[in-house]
Amino acid sequence: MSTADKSLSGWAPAKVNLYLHVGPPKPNGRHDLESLVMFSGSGAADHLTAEPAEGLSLSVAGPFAAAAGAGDDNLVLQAARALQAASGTQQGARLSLKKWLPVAAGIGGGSSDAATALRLLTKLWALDPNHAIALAPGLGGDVPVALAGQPSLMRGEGERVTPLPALPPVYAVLVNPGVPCPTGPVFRDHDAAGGGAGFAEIDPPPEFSGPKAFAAWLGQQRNDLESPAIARVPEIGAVLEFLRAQPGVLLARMSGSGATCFALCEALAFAERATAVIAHDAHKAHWWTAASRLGAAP
Ligand SMILES: C[C@@](CO)(OP(=O)(O)O)[C@H](O)COP(=O)(O)OP(=O)(O)OC[C@H]1O[C@@H](n2ccc(N)nc2=O)[C@H](O)[C@@H]1O
Ligand SMILES: Nc1ncnc2c1ncn2[C@@H]1O[C@H](COP(=O)(O)OP(=O)(O)O)[C@@H](O)[C@H]1O
Repeated sequence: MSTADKSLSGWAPAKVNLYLHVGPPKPNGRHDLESLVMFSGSGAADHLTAEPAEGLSLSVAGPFAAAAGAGDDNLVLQAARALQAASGTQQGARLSLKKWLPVAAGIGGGSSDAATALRLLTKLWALDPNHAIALAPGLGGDVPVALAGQPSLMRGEGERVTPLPALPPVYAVLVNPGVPCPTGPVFRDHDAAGGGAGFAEIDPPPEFSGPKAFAAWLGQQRNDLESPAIARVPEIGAVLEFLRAQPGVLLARMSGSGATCFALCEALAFAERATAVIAHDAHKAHWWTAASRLGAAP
């Protein structure tokens, strides 16, 4: 079998925080969270290929390649090195990443890339999957849920993941206004605005009658980082206003620490319609957008 025959590839989808409740700052300055997380399909995803090689290397292409970079701090290489160290393997890999997702955008593209690297390399190097599970939290708060790849509740700083297998399928349009929104400062602004009251842990009902009931329940929850993010990046407010005015939208909210927002739609056609409206508006030429089902990772 040639080297090319042994190559493995997989999608690294966007993570969407359907709600995000934030606790008070802890002594380490970070925050416990509670979030319901779902994943996009392959229409809104990075793509990673791994083939056997001596040593580790990474090449990055695609519209957001420059923003992600291909250096040692790329989360794909960090994940690969961490897996080598944890397992003690001497094996290497040639990794190729196609970067379709905006960077530092509240949709965890880097974490998703890291999780996909862990999954592919565990298989390529024939390792015990427990190595990847054990090291995932150390790579970033969103890596454990991305490795699980299932709609899930995420708690703690992201290390506690509870899969939610019975959620109804939903469709969404994702929109990023092309303006950076820095995670640390948004958390600090949330604290400064009195966000330290915390939250009571909740569990979603065991079953929803359909997408409308699911969206109505989500509407009673919040993204606690949305207001401080809008105060920093007012264009997030413009994105939400646009999304709420589109037909077929059940709920519009920001994901993570921003700036990407999502709108849950009654059907994929409504999500695709919203992306077409953006594509035909010259004032929104800098907006990134994608329509996708939300559910398990592809
Ligand atoms: C907020 C979330 C929600 O899914 O998503 P994104 O906005 O990154 O997509 C994540 O928890 C992001 O987790 P993670 O990826 O580990 O965050 P980092 O980049 O390390 O965080 C940057 C900074 O944000 C603050 N931070 C982050 C996570 C957390 N639980 N508490 C915090 O206070 C800290 O000041 C930290 O130094
Ligand atoms: N493969 C990668 N893709 C995106 N960002 C990466 C990657 N590797 C490292 N990074 C760094 O990780 C940080 C968070 O990126 P990302 O996961 O896109 O953020 P977010 O969770 O806010 O969407 C960025 O500052 C970026 O420089």
